[in-house]
Amino acid sequence: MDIKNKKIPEAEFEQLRKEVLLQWPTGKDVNLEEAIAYHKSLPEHKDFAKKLIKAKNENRTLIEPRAGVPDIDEHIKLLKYLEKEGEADLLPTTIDSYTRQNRYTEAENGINESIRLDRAMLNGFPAVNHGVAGCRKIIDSLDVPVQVRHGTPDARLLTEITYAGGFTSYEGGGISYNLPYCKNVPMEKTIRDWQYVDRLTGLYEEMGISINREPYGPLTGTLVPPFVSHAAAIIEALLAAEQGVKNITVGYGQCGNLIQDIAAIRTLEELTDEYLQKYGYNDVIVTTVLHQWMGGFPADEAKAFGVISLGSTIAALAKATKVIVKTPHEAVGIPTMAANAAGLRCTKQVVNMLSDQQFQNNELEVEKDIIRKETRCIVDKCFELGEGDIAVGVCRGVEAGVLDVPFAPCRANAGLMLPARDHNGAVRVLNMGNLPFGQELKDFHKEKIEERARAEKRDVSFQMVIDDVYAIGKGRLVGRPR
Ligand SMILES: CC[C@H]1O[C@@H](n2cnc3c(N)ncnc32)[C@H](O)[C@@H]1O
Repeated sequence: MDIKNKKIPEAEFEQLRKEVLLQWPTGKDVNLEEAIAYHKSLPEHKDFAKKLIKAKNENRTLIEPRAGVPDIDEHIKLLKYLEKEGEADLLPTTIDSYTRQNRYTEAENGINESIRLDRAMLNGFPAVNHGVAGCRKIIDSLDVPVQVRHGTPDARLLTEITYAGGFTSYEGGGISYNLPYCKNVPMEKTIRDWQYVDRLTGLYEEMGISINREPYGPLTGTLVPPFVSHAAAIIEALLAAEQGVKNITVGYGQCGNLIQDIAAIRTLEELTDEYLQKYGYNDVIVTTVLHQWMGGFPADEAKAFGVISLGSTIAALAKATKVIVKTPHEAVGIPTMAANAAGLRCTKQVVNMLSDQQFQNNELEVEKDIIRKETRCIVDKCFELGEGDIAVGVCRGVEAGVLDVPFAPCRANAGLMLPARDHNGAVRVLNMGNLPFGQELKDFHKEKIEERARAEKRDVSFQMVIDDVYAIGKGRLVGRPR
């Protein structure tokens, strides 16, 4: 499949839309002009993009949970509770796994089973099956903006229905919902399918409705160095901007070292702006989101609140526009309503206590400079491989191991680069794989890892990576030898 980083022509897009809306019966209820009118009827306080811009201007960090249950009324009850008892500034609708795989028949069965057994038999909200009317019931029942959160490689129909249904923010992208979520789907396919999502977003924008787009920041959520997730986020932002998207939230998954995480969020917004301006997209508003720890969680709830509090601290001190909140049930599975609200209140308390404080020091500036150099090296190499076309370039970059996501299940991912923590817990590169780093960056990472090895009186080895993967679940950050 030939891809290029070019806005999809109108006639071609209209033809594609006809095919997409036939993928499930609920697609027939989507009418673009009617949907635009519905959005225009919504009050401003339900506009996700506007609420993010206000928070950015006021230097505030908004809090948002993950949440989704199969029954519409139960989902509304859950989201109302999280808004009221959890003090959520923004609300999600987390989509179920069948819908993410376009398996709408199984999702339908899951809805029926949930009704028959009076309990959730899906792990999220099956928005395609509930259709436009079902989505609007949610939007009409709540008083804060709602975002679609999922992990869908081919999200075209889901986008059509949830946009028409009144959602004003949408997570995902052709890289971030492929490498961590797929085994065998070619990058070209997901890049193309997400150009559709972004073209539809651009169409709403051109008709006066600004819908926020959020590439999925954490990727595999396991020891992903900032330069890897930054490169993916920046490239997805560029691809979205080409299709007409004007409001983008770029994200990053907390890694655990305070300095590195704050440096990551600060440089993420700056570098995304830099590349958007560099390639001529001068009217895109960029905000940031920190995802609280995405790795293994302690089962003990008090310790889990410790991890949530650290993530809240990093989001607040980094002045992230938004933080995605974890719960004390993370180690066991989908949280109860009460646990989800408790994670939110814990986060709100920390964010409020730090909102008037600034964090600045020389170590932070050094770390920011390292991340800038690393990220530019990856993104620029992808442009070079694509001979100026970043859609082509990112596919070739993944294939060449230039953009290499640690522990990604996708066959296309090289999986040669190996991360490990340094003596202070910052994520560094133990094995460079095919990263196109210069000698200075290679030496920096080598020295940081060797410093840890000396402190732990052991050789640099793959065992460090294994120890780090299991550390947090054992209450540590750095996987020290026994
Ligand atoms: C990206 C993975 C994260 O999404 C969370 N998650 C997935 N589905 C749901 C769900 N339906 N409700 C609440 N949290 C959820 C999960 O607990 C994990 O923290």
